[in-house]
Amino acid sequence: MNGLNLHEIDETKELLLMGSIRTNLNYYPKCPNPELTVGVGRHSDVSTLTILLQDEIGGLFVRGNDGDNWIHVPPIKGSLVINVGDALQIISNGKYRSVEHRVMANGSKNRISIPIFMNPRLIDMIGPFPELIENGEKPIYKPVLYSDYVKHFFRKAHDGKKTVAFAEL
Ligand SMILES: O=C(O)CCC(=O)C(=O)O
Ligand SMILES: [Fe+2]
Repeated sequence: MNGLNLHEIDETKELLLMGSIRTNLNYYPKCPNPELTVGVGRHSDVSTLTILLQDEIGGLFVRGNDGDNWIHVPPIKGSLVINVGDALQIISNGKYRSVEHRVMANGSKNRISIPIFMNPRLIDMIGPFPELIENGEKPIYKPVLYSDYVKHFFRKAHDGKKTVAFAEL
């Protein structure tokens, strides 16, 4: 994390990066008309990092950097998908950007995925790391209580990357 002016990850930072870990088990039943349904709507995760194991069916798409294109993330046997989440975007003051993604249902096969979300703890305040601000950088996010951030995310339907605006200055 040298790009963040960080030379060591002490216990406080470790707790912010991965003080709370949650695993989900996602099951997407096959759907005869996948174009008429939503597997998971477009969103970014509230985590710092998400480590995702997906089976061989496919259907996960990430949003390309240049706007409107959706890129399929093909399942590769024995590999994991690592996604940057909103909490890392906030604490890195925008240097790491959370990835917008969505899942499309499959017309003929059931799908399973297992994401492991690494998160700050609900009691943590998250904001740009002090080292970045000491370095003269202008903060673009304000400190927010992580539980408030998560509540804000779950209060509404998935809406792309809009949640992160909750922490903008
Ligand atoms: O099923 C997937 O590949 C991704 C699921 C997901 O985006 C999530 O659980 O946040
Ligand atoms: Fe996700």
